[in-house]
Amino acid sequence: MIQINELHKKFGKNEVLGGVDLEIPQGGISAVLGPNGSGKTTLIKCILGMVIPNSGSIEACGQPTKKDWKYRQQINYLPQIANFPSNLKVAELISMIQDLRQKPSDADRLIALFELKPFLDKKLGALSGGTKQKVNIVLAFMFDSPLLMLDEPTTGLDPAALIQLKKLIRSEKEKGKTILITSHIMSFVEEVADEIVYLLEGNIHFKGSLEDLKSITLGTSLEEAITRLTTKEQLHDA
Ligand SMILES: Nc1ncnc2c1ncn2[C@@H]1O[C@H](COP(=O)(O)OP(=O)(O)OP(=O)(O)O)[C@@H](O)[C@H]1O
Repeated sequence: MIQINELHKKFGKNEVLGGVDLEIPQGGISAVLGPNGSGKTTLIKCILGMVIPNSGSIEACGQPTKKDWKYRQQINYLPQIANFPSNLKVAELISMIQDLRQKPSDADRLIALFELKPFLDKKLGALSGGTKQKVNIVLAFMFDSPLLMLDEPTTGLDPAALIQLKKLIRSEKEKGKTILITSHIMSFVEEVADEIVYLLEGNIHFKGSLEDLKSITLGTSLEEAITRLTTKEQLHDA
């Protein structure tokens, strides 16, 4: 579903991706983890064509991303920070995105799921952080696309909304979708992810199942395993 070879990205002198090779197979949930600033969002934006790499190649949904932007129609994206005009009303934003995508949309079901009906007539600028995130989740899930990329999807969500999000992610997986998630919430990752990709210092430091990660690091939880993975000596001791 995604094939990345020798991907390099620098911002000025800051080398963020230093030759990343990564293959994400079709179907299932991969979590891209790593410390703050390790390049998770940059990697996702490279796949989306929102950040132009210095070198390397990316194929997504069977197409090289360099040649043609049309592959993006097969991707649903939840950005870490969505910047929509604050004077736009929720209903206006949803219908604007529906008009732009020109695809059948599942918005009504998602609006009900996240109890957003009372907010449809409210301006985005007047919403709480968590409610804004629920709107962004509706936008990210309302079209039927084979690849979903979710950058910090749990940000600001209350427990009830978090349960709905997890259900939604699992039901998309059951439909055979490929889902790429970044998150710092290890309990969430542990519950939903099939595969862990750990980015450190511009490269993939680990890729494999949660069980493999725990057995390599002797970590009993994902949180502990990730902490040990970051401390190289402990990994060698393990
Ligand atoms: N447009 C940009 N211009 C300059 N530097 C950038 C730009 N975007 C990202 N960076 C830098 O690239 C590095 C990686 O940022 P990125 O947002 O990809 O990290 P991240 O792993 O997603 O971090 P976090 O966990 O904090 O969200 C950081 O040092 C950041 O400052």
